[in-house]
Amino acid sequence: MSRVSQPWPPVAVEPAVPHPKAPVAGTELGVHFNECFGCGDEADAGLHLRSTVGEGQVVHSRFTVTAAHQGAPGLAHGGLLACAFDEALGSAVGNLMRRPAVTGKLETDFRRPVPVGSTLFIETRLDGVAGRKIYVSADGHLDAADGPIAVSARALFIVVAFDHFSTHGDPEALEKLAAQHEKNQREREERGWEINP
Ligand SMILES: CCCCCCCCCCCCCC(=O)SCCNC(=O)CCNC(=O)[C@H](O)C(C)(C)COP(=O)(O)OP(=O)(O)OC[C@H]1O[C@@H](n2cnc3c(N)ncnc32)[C@H](O)[C@@H]1OP(=O)(O)O
Repeated sequence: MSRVSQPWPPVAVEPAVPHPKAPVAGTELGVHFNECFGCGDEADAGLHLRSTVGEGQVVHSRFTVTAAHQGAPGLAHGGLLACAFDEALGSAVGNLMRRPAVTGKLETDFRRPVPVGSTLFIETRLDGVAGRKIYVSADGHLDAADGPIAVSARALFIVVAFDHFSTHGDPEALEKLAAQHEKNQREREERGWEINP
């Protein structure tokens, strides 16, 4: 079967310019919501994905596949890997662009099996913006940042108003999310003081 895919981004785009207050290269991105299946500390069987800002418009994320993530015995479930990419790509959009956005479309290309116990190193790039549409893509490398590519993904995120979350989501959880965001900001500022006293 041919792996030839459609041009990406599929429409004419402007360069994706990170927000002036976007975290700088080397910044560890905190958990955006403790109960998030992708990154949250309180999601016991979750992915516990962790991300760091890279040079340029890149975010590096990683997560280790556990027995809770299996599809076939000993192998990660494909849908769960798609979830890891949704989280990694969404984290790049949210943190670099600092605009509220949701996944409109997510496409995954599974190239190699991902065994339990392996760590996926996901490198996400911002590919361009067309109005409210933000295009991003990523490669997931097996067991090292330069390991073989096991999964690739491309996604379209759509910028939404904040009331998308208050109308459709859980207002109490949104308050927790705001508190988490403030905590992350505070911790980053404190780390900044340690580096540049
Ligand atoms: C500092 C802060 C840090 C924060 C960190 C956060 C980390 C987060 C990590 C978590 C990450 C997890 C993240 C998650 O899991 S997000 C959860 C999964 N996603 C959703 O639940 C989204 C559900 N969908 C919707 O709410 C609506 O459909 C949206 C809002 C997406 C659009 O409805 P809306 O009525 O508003 O807009 P529109 O329909 O006029 O569309 C607008 C434009 O977009 C184009 N379009 C739309 N869909 C598609 C499509 N499928 N393919 C191609 N194109 C599509 C459309 O043609 C149009 O183009 P144009 O006509 O303008 O050219």
